[in-house]
Amino acid sequence: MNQNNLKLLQKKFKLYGGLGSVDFNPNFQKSIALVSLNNVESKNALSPKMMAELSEIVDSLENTSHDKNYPLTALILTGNKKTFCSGFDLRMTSSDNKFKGKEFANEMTHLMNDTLRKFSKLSLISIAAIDGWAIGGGAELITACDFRCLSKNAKIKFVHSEMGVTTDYLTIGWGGSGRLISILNQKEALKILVSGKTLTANDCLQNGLADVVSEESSYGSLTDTVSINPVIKKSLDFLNDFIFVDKENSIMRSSSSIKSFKKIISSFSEEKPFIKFNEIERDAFVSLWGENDQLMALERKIKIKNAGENKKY
Ligand SMILES: C[C@@H](C(=O)O)C(=O)SCCNC(=O)CCNC(=O)[C@H](O)C(C)(C)COP(=O)(O)OP(=O)(O)OC[C@H]1O[C@@H](n2cnc3c(N)ncnc32)[C@H](O)[C@@H]1OP(=O)(O)O
Repeated sequence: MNQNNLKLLQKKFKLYGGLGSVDFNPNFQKSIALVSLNNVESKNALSPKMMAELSEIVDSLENTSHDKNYPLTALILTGNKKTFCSGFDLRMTSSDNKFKGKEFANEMTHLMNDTLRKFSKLSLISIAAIDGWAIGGGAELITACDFRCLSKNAKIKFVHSEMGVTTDYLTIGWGGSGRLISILNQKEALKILVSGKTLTANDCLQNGLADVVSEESSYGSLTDTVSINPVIKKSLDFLNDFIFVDKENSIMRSSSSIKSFKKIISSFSEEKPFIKFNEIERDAFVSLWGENDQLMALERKIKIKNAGENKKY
């Protein structure tokens, strides 16, 4: 997507609004930034406003992170309050019908594909610190990171093919299937995507989706000190093994060498076929979004979740 179209889309998504925020702390630890998703009432679902914010953060890192003098070498992506992310903020679909329409689906899949493709190619080592749920788009987000640290209570679910009954709901919209194949393999990705199975930390350690597991889960919010937030602490330990030559004496590896390796390795994924693949994925997503099957599944989900109470999404 060219820069003008991207800026227009970011502006539009800010106007679409919604709750929550994506917060960027470049001074989280020496050389390590923290990006946190904050929309606690909806398990850190991404509202359009949050998608625009994430896109802007990634955009600015894309412009700066490759510079050898830029002080950051790594980044932790996490969710606030004991959960990672529950994908698109479904409350938007009950506030305005346009969010059930194909035009919005098309915009969202373009914006999120662009954001997460750039994110995965940043000249920074990235790790997702995952406590609680990473579901739907939230599961897709974790595939954009180089590594994943899960708490023992983490649950990963590519919910896309399953909405309680047999009807199709939607397909992957944030570029997650291609990245899942790159992390695992075609056979494993197919099983995970079609079954929509909830993966535990143990499942993910076995299949390779998790790189490290924290035996404890987070106790509180990100305002807690790192020492009492075990998933972030474990992610930091994992990163520090890469970044430091000598941790005890705080001697870091050369940041230009880290950046250069990241650049070489992320350019190995053949860019053109991947872009073509993204195109196929986006078309499939838009063709299913807003169709009867999806709308029925959404209704069903709301009914099941509400059990006769007020609408949840
Ligand atoms: C774009 C597309 C894509 O993947 O490409 C998508 O992402 S589509 C979105 C795909 N995501 C989903 O289908 C996830 C839907 N959510 C769930 O299945 C569940 O909420 C779990 C995430 C498994 C958590 O279950 P648990 O029983 O622990 O909590 P809960 O269901 O009471 O959820 C706590 C509160 O968060 C809200 N909540 C949860 N997920 C939400 C979402 N995606 N959008 C808006 N609100 C959401 C619930 O309605 C509830 O609100 P109240 O406290 O007011 O009752």
